[in-house]
Amino acid sequence: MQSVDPLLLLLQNNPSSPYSFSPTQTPSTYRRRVRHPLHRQIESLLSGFLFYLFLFYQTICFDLPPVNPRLFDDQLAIASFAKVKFGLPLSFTFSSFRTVKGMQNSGSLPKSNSLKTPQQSLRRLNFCSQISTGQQTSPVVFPEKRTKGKVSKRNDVSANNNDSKNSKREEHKIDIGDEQSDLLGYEVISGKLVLDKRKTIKATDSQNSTETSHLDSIDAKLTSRALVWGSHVLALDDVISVSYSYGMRHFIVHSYPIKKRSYSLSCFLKSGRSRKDFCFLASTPDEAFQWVTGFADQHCFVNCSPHPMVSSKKQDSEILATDFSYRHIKSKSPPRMLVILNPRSGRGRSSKVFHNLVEPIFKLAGFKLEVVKTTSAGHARNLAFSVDFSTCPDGIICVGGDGIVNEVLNGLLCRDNQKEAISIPIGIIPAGSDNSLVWTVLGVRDPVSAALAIVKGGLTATDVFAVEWIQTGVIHFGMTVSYFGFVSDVLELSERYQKRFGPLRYFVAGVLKFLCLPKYTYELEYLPASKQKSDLERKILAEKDTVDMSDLYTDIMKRSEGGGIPRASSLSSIDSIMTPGRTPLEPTDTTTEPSDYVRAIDQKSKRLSSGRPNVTSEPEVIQTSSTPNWPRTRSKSRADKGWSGLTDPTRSSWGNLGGNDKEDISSTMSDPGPIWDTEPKWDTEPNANWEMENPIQLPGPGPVVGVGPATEIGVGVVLDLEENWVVKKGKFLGILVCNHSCKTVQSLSSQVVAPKAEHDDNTLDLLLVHGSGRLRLLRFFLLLQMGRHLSLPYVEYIKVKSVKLKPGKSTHNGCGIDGELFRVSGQVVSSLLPDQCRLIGRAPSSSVKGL
Ligand SMILES: Nc1ncnc2c1ncn2[C@@H]1O[C@H](COP(=O)(O)OP(=O)(O)OP(=O)(O)O)[C@@H](O)[C@H]1O
Repeated sequence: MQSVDPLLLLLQNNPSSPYSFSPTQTPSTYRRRVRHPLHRQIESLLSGFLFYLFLFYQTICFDLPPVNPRLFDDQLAIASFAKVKFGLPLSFTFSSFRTVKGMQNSGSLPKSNSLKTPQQSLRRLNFCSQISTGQQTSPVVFPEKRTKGKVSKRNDVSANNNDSKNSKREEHKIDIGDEQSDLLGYEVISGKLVLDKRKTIKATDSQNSTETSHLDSIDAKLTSRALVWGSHVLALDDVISVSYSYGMRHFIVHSYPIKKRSYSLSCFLKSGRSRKDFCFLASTPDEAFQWVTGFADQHCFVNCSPHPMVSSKKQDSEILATDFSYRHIKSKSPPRMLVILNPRSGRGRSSKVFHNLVEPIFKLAGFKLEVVKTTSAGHARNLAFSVDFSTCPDGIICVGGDGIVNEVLNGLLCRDNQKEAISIPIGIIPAGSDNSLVWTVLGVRDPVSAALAIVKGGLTATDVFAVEWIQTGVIHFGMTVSYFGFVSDVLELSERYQKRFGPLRYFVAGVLKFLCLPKYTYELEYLPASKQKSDLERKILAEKDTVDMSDLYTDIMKRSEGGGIPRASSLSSIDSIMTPGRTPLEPTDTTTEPSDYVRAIDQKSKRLSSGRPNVTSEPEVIQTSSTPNWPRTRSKSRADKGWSGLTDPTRSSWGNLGGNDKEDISSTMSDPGPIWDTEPKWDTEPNANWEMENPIQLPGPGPVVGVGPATEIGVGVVLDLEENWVVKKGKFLGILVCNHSCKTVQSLSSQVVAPKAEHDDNTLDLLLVHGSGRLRLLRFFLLLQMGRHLSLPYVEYIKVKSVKLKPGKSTHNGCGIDGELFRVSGQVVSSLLPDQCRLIGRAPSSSVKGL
């Protein structure tokens, strides 16, 4: 009697099992089918093994993280995304995968060359999925015949031309579309194209089909995010422009995709982009016209030219028969900009970088540029100060380091027509020693990517900080960081080694300064930013942004009128700032208190604080508009303890360089802080509606005087109960006031100076390195390399609204602002001006913010 396999019984009794058999089946059929499951198990084991092997291969080759194979659909989505985002190859050619009939074989897709315009079919890209299942929404593979022709070493589109030749194996490629992930946006146009790899294309080609008949047409589509042909995806973000001649079947897509790199290498190398031009041939001139129109609709610049035969006056009856003169492709108008190039930047390489790498991109994109090379320090600032905006209505591009950007910013912000000036966006091509601003804010650090970001457009609003010299009223603006102490000394010393060491000079100067490290003492006051308030302000600003940015700019700049700044100073022009002879931009009225611009207070507060005759000399209780709910009591402690109070204009707080510079101020001294240091407000005139328009409430007085970690190292800490100003005095190795997180271009990955800082968070980030001594300094810099410097007990990190600082008597008084060196005499105040500059390009998160 024949024994019965229990597995078989199980299979037989399961009606849905493919191994169940009906009584009508013969024993032989039955036996044949009985053997099947074993084979299948082996097969599935093998295919599983191969499948994991494939995943491993894919992880290595495609730079993708290992993916859970059970989530294979997600894997496809990730791979699609990787292709679009990073230009990774997407030719999955394994057969033990979902088999779906190919686009062409299915018959569901057009085999003709007819185009599908949005009017005909405006649908998502998962048409293959829909074809295969009728309702499929997940990514699907479809078979394509594999070419036997030679595969391009560069892995470019050449493989696609031979797609259908002599191939018998059925293999599968992924349809990059995925309705749910929506990686490629919506479809603009689809149809057949031929990728023409010939270097020269004759004018007659558009009519002569015999010359191109040997080339195979492939399915292609243009979506709102990419051009897709065969298995290749070219993100529109990488497309610079399209060249097209009316009446031709050809059009050329100029692009700068990211070069493929191995995952391990990409950590160390800058993202490399290189130019790739793809020449496509449509079936008819009409179709070519539609494709090009599709690109123009997606905001790609189209460089249109007349038909070559027409332009060369070689009349061709056939060409003339097709009249394209009535047609017009509406492409975006090319921007007009001023380029300010610092030929000394980046060890003199900036000119080369611009002319070899960047200018061709702008030319392709049709930009109209006027290029001016600076001849000396301060030239860029003067250009930005005096340029006629009608010659560069779309912005100013700075080619160089952070220093040149700083000059341009200062030139713009001190113009008479401030409203207009502040609306002029700044583009940055990083070609200097360090370009922290563009790297941190826009996430680009190589010139080509930066040029691409400018071509693609978009604006990123960025906070600006103003540093005011209280004694002279001089203001200097910055967007990155101001620093005092060791780092500013290194900046100063590095100038001596500029020619000899280039960008290495900072390291050399750093080592030398480290070996003969002085002690730095500072008197510091800062106004911590309240989180609650900051959020509220952000909301208000966001609302203002969406309403009308220019109103905000006008508003702020109006209030700053009358305040001027000195020549932006580089290392070689420090003296020009500090010389008593005023530059044309310096303010006429130099007082010992900050200007309204920096102090950001209304006139009423100013009068109250200035100690001028029309102000009550001893106002015991002052109700300020910013603290409406609790009385602002002025303490006498300042006068009592000999504090050089601001009620006397001749005696500024730390501003008097004479005998008022007290090194030994009691570490526990309580002081209410200068009365004019109210919450930043941008009115020059008393504004009754201000509170209603800007319902920002100051927090109430803090419960106790706080003594922070500074006590441990002998620094006096005083919490001002009224304004929440914190006063500190003592030794600091460094004081850094950061406007953004300050990534350094040289740093490998996550090294940032101020990890919590954002370029548009309406706060400054204050980093205090307390104490003195080489060991502390060394530990700080070592941990900075690893991004762990904030964990040090002598490092303090505070989000602030404003910082006042005065170097001690014997302390070196250097101050660096965005790489420019200044001298601090008396007290300086750093304050924040929200969203006062717009950078050309989109910050990685700007899409979220809707900028
Ligand atoms: N033609 C010039 N000659 C000398 N100095 C110049 C010239 N043009 C600009 N400068 C000054 O050079 C300084 C540095 O410029 P920038 O930051 O663009 O280049 P960089 O290579 O990053 O500089 P650094 O090496 O100082 O960081 C600026 O302060 C600017 O004032």
